[in-house]
Amino acid sequence: MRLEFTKMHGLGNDFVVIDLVTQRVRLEAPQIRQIADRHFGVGFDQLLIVEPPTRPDVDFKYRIFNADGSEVQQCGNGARCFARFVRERRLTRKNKLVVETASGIIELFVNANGWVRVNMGAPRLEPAEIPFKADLHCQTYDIEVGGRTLEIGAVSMGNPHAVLLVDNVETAPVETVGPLLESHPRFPERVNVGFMQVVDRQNINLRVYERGAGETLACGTGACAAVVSGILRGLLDERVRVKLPGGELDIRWQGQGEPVWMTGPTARVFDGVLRLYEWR
Ligand SMILES: N[C@H](CCC[C@H](N)C(=O)O)C(=O)O
Repeated sequence: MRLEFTKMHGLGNDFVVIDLVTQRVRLEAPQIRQIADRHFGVGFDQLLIVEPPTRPDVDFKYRIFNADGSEVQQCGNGARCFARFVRERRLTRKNKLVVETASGIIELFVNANGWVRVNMGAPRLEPAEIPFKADLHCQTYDIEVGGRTLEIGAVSMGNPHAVLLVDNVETAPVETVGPLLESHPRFPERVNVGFMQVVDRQNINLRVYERGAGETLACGTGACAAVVSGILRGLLDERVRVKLPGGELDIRWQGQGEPVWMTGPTARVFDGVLRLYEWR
């Protein structure tokens, strides 16, 4: 079976993007993991699938799978690449796209300079919506991790995020605390873990240990969640430049009930053809 794909990235958070509007294939988790493998496959942090809309008021359906094969609700960097992909694949000529994801509708706006601005929707803060086991919603929560009590913010951008404050992202315990928190029992669907260094009220440095992918060079929903948590803690203004290892994102949030806006670049690396032969 022959499958065309495009390799893209958003600030080094890399994707295989597949058009299932004009192609037909059924990919199961083992095959997704194989394609994700950076030795036995193509290699990606997430697989992005473009499907036809299921509603008349939507342009496309957008599905996301992590490298471990798990399907997830949202991917911010992927949304920007999605917008560029569907236009360059000539599936649409629109500059404004309304896209259906597993966590709701997002709106994508392609700017004249090629950057993409995304309405990521309003953050969800109630523990049950994240989901996170806590009796009530708080700005921060104490959580036992590896024998230590850590203070986290908990935010959903459609996908779950824990946000920790650190003095310096360079020395943050990403490799140790990241995996422990990712699979912490208080996060029944696991969680993405952000390590945020507040530089000033308009600038943060951020590293993210992603659920189902490990540390990535950038995480769009993680940047959104970090800014929301920082604003709720009274540390940030409503417009923040987020510096990640792979580059910078512009994140804006005007407060409770308002959407989070993310603006950033995309990159198209190569087009390829997958022939699904033998799998490990
Ligand atoms: N690992 C995430 C999905 C990808 C998010 C990230 N790549 C982004 O840009 O938002 C999760 O399991 O919820």
